[in-house]
Amino acid sequence: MAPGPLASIRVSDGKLEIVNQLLLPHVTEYVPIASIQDAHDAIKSMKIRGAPAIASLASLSVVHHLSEALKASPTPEFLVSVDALRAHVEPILSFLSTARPTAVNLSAATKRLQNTLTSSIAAGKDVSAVVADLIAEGNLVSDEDVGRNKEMSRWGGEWLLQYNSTFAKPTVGVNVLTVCNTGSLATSGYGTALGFITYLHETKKLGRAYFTQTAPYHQGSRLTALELQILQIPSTMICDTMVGSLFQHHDIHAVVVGADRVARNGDTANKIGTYNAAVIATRHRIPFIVVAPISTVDLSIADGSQIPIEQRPPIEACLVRGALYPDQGSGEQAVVMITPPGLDGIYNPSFDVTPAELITAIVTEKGVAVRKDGENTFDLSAIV
Ligand SMILES: CSC[C@H]1O[C@H](OP(=O)(O)O)[C@H](O)[C@@H]1O
Repeated sequence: MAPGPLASIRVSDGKLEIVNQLLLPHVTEYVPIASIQDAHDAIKSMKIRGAPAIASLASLSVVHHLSEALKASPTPEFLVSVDALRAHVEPILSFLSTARPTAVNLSAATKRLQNTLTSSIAAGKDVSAVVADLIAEGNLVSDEDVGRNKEMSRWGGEWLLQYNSTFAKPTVGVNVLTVCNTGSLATSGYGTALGFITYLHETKKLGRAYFTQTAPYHQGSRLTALELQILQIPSTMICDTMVGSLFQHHDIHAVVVGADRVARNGDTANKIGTYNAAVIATRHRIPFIVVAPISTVDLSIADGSQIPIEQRPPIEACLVRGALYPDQGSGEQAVVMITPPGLDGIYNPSFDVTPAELITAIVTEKGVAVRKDGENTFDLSAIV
């Protein structure tokens, strides 16, 4: 039997832990998240990353913080009245929402908890009931993720098989390219775009999954490679610069990516390099599909020009992380500088925006929105 997928977040016996994604794939180390500050730091430093996973961790860190407070003796000051609780929790939610700016899931999760706080207090509940509501809502943010990932994967997979009827023939395996990592590690389980690929594999429709290395953090070569290996899904890694060559020389039937924020018109922010892949896919008439939960759709912004794009520290683009000769038994971790020291002028945006006109379909847990021929935007109303 194939080993189970890696969990990005673990909760057991009141302990909250994450797998340190900076050390994967060679070292699987779970680190404790014992405070709100730990959660913020882990998200900011990308020990945990992936839009749904950071939303889950932020919510669970609030759950953990409140659960610990309930057990504490003496009772913390902020549990003595609903006003004290509000004054304590609101800054925590604001602080968590600032850890990374582009993935709207994070602020959607903290807003959800803020709404719970506001409505429970408005309903006249006492402190322990308000805390119970916050704990329930925080757990729900994480718990509901796996189910919706399976839903969107099924919607998207079935849509692709209908999009081109030859894909559904038993003899044809669908070859799909993806970017970055959108699997179990980026979510609470199963994944978004990688969930879509997993669905095709489970239903025996997948030929091969191709994935880009996804420099500079290497979510592809470090994380997607590992997840596909664990899931025993036939796969091939390519360098980010090889997308055009892949399309020229291999039969690729679709490009499937996740998202960090989808604007009202369908413009989509995703990992840097996604836009390049979309441009080349359009040239080759390959369908380009975005798979993301409803919490990634930001109806408050009209188009992609309003999406805040995170600039990562320049040094991160100068470093490669890995292990020294892991196949020769050395597990020693290394962080290697690949640029001359003191290099000036490094451009390191974490995301780019793919205009809606290059996207064929956007999939959420509610269904598939297809861009109409000749139109440059999406009507997302049926899938949010
Ligand atoms: C389902 S994950 C969405 C998203 O998160 C990744 O970004 P990062 O690794 O920087 O957190 C990437 O853009 C994925 O598509």
